Amino acid sequence: MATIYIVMGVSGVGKTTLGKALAKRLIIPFYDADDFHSQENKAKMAAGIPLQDQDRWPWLDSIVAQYPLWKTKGAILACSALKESYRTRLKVDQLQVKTIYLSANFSFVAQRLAARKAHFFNPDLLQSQFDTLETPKSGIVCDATLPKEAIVKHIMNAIQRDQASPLGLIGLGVMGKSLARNFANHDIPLSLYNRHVPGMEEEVALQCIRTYPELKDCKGFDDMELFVNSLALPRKIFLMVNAGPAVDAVIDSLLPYLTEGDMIMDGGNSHYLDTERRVKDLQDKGIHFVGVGVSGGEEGALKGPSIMPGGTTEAYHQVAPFLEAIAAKDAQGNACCAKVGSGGSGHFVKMIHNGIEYAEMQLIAEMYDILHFHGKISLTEIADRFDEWNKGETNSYLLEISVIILQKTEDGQPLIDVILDKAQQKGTGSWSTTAALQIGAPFDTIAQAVLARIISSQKEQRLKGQQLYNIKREEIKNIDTTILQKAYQTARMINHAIGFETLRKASAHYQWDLQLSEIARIWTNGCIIRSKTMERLIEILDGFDDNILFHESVIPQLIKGNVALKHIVQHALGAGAAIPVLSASLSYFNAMIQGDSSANMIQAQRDFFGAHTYERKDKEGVFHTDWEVSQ
Ligand SMILES: NC(=O)C1=CN([C@@H]2O[C@H](COP(=O)(O)OP(=O)(O)OC[C@H]3O[C@@H](n4cnc5c(N)ncnc54)[C@H](OP(=O)(O)O)[C@@H]3O)[C@@H](O)[C@H]2O)C=CC1
Ligand SMILES: O=C(CO)[C@H](O)[C@H](O)COP(=O)(O)O
Repeated sequence: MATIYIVMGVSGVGKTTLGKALAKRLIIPFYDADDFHSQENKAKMAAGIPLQDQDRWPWLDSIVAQYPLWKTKGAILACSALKESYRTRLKVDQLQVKTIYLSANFSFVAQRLAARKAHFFNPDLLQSQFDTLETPKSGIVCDATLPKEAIVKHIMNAIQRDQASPLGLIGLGVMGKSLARNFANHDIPLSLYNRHVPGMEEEVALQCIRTYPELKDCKGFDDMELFVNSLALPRKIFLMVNAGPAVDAVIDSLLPYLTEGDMIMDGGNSHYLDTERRVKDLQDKGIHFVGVGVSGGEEGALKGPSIMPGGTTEAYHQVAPFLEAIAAKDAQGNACCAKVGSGGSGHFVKMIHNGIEYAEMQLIAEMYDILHFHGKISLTEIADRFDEWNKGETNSYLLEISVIILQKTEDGQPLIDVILDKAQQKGTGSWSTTAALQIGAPFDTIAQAVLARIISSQKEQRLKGQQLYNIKREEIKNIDTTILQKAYQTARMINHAIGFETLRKASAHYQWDLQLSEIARIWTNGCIIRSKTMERLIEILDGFDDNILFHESVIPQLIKGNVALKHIVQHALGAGAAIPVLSASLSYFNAMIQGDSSANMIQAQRDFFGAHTYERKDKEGVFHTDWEVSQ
């Protein structure tokens, strides 16, 4: 949007000279307000009769009437505009009208006027101007006593600072739109860009600004070059586009317009290895690239997400004020946003967050399975039970939304009953499984949650299996929901242990120096896996460099909890329930608390068929046995 700049101040302060010089620099037209006076006003002034307010209002209105002609290019208007009320009269909602106040004291202006109008100068008239002057409280102010070029330079810098957006955001889908509103609600005016697809995606950014009143100070673009040029240097650009090729495509279209020191933040769920690659590629071009994990869904993005940036400390310091402003706040009021580590660690941490999320969701689904399909308990009763659980140590955002889901009806019928039982996924769950396995981190619960979604999606095969076997689910009578809740909480604790253990291993593997307690803290609000357990983990993980299962406060809980978990797993599996995450959590726990395992059998088999060798318990070294030769 073009701007009309009113160069204002007392007579003789230099409004016309500077206004013309500025207009030349900005390549916009110059207008002198005096040219818009009526004949009557001109006659009064010629006769030395001072103008009154009633003379001024029609004059100011006649200037505003010119704005439609000026709005495309913008304009410089030299106008004394001494009173706040005059300046208010010159402002309109639809246009940016800004003041540039030329400030100087009486003696400076008097001297200048005396020199300029050598033959006559009336100091009383100038004094009346100073008496009328109400110093503006906003806009650009500059010292009119400086040389002309210095004043123009000062004003040009101020205009540039004033106009440039501190932050740009690309991608106005579900998350981008909400994040933009969140930034704007925190007084961070943005430049917004969405791709232009003729006939399909046109003026998306402008439309978005028109839809949400809080975006009124934002600038919308379809044109990448204009978008980039609207940003303050060094530029900071937040991407909220789909992970994968879209991120590379957007980076490629940005690069021609970026300059050294600019920064791109990727807030989508990008793969951390893609992020590491982008960090390196862009580093060579002098551009900072920061992978920023964002969690909280649409509502979190709007009201305060949990934010997990990776990258250098220097880059983080540049963007921290923006990210911390919009992030959710923890119980102490601190932002749920912190630099989690270097390189691609932000997206790795977000990926593990999603892994934990997958297993947390699946555990609730398994509770629903046991209670509804085997316990024959009604949905409303399950909702009530979950609601009770949510008041205690099993409190979590996911449990809270599950209560609402179970209560939701459509045309009098529970909505959940008609939702097709094929779970979808966009990738972070399986990426996290692959990544965990690559660094040798046991990922039992999360891998099983991913597999459960895959099996669920094979609906046709499952129906075929049902028909071929015709084995009915067995009813479990009188389920003790206190034991069930204990089993659920135990499995949750084990799932969190698995997730954080993976982060611990990744931190060592990639040398990211992840602060696990701090990660737990930024996951206590704003994100999908926020819970009471997460709040407890801040303390558990503080200065504790080991598996959560081995923490002194967790051991007594799991000594009791594993009994409940065993009870539930035995009964539910025996009754024909598929409870992959409950059973995986128990298997992991069982395996982690036994010094002896059956892996000696695996080693022997490997050596038997492949001469892979083995180590021994009774002596040092590496051994191979010729297994079929009898001793
Ligand atoms: N939804 C959620 O709960 C969460 C999502 N995320 C992640 O955030 C990212 C965005 O998600 P979300 O907002 O839900 O997705 P949407 O599909 O709602 O929005 C995607 C945005 O990306 C743009 N886009 C897609 N492809 C391209 C391309 N090739 N070039 C330029 N722009 C492109 C789209 O533009 P157009 O409108 O023109 O198609 C749109 O603005 C994803 O990585 C997602 O995984 C992270 C946390 C939570
Ligand atoms: O990142 C998220 C929340 O933290 C998203 O909601 C996530 O994309 C959901 O993943 P999926 O579609 O695979 O279930």
